[in-house]
Amino acid sequence: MYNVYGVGNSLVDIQAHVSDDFLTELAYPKGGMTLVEEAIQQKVIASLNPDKFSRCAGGSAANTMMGIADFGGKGAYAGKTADDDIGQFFLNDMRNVGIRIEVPATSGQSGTCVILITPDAQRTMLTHLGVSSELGPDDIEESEIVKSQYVYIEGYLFTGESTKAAAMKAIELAKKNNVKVAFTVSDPFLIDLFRDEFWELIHGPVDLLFCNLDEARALTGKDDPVDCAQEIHHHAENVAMTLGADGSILMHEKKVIPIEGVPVKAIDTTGAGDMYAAGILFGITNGLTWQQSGHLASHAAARIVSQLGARLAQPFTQEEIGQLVK
Ligand SMILES: Nc1ncnc2c1ncn2[C@@H]1O[C@H](COP(=O)(O)OP(=O)(O)OP(=O)(O)O)[C@@H](O)[C@H]1O
Ligand SMILES: O=C(O)C[C@@H](O)[C@H](O)C(=O)CO
Repeated sequence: MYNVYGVGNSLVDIQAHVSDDFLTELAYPKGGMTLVEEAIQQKVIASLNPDKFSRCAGGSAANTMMGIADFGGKGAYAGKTADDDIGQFFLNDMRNVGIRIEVPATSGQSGTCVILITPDAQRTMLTHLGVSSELGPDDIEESEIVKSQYVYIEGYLFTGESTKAAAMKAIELAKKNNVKVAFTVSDPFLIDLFRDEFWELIHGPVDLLFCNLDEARALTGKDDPVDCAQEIHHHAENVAMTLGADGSILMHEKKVIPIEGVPVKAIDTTGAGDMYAAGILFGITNGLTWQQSGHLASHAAARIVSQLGARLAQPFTQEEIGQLVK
């Protein structure tokens, strides 16, 4: 019934274009995600013109689920929101495209992510998790997982004990019910913190690993992209390793499947990896080959990069999808 059951931090993105100088002054790692208090977000927002901001539902796994729905797929999602306007905005966005999300809202503040986009289209994220960090194992529904072909877990969930326990519960229930597990490493900083746990997952329950080149290098200690992908593929049945504008590499049945990047004018890279994962997951759960899925993923990710925000302003039509996977 579902292509994918996703688990992630439910966040709403607050985005603004900023200069390199502005970012340098703030001194957060460019291109990365830093967990911050809400007061820090407010300080950053206050130092920018409010007209510059736009709001868009976000969260890594949530973006991927949304992408799957945009392609015409079906999904359910577990992530925690508060009973506030931001939480309602997030839930409406997901439910409007048919994603099932029934985790009870709680009191407190929904999570937000201030995304600063520099002229090179790179995004730097300052995340206040709010109540998204309260997602726990009890929020994971076996009755929905059994209806899914894949469970998709974002690595960001490992930053909190409760969300990590939720991720592990979803993985355990997937394995118990013969549902495949896809995992995205999310950010290189997580590898420093959770290297052994991530390798245990890759070696064990993970059927499909998503990572970018920095993450693959941090995981393997190797440099060459194909060497990195091969090393991970020794442990994981399938690997999808992204290479920014240069495309990606898929590993399946000991084969290296190179996927070309799609040249576009990059506006904002927020959500590129998330949309790429949506293309792969939609493809392989709809009987497409890995090559076809990669092609679809590459086009979808390129479209996200050529616009502002992590959700497609102009989703693909079924005709366009048909053309892309011919
Ligand atoms: N400048 C670009 N032009 C075209 N496609 C791009 C560009 N940047 C990224 N992509 C597409 O998006 C995919 C994912 O990009 P990338 O390797 O940067 O992943 P990521 O670091 O996980 O992305 P992010 O965390 O910013 O969402 C690439 O494999 C490619 O298909
Ligand atoms: O990684 C990105 O580029 C974007 C998302 O994964 C991110 O989690 C987000 O949208 C924050 O809400």
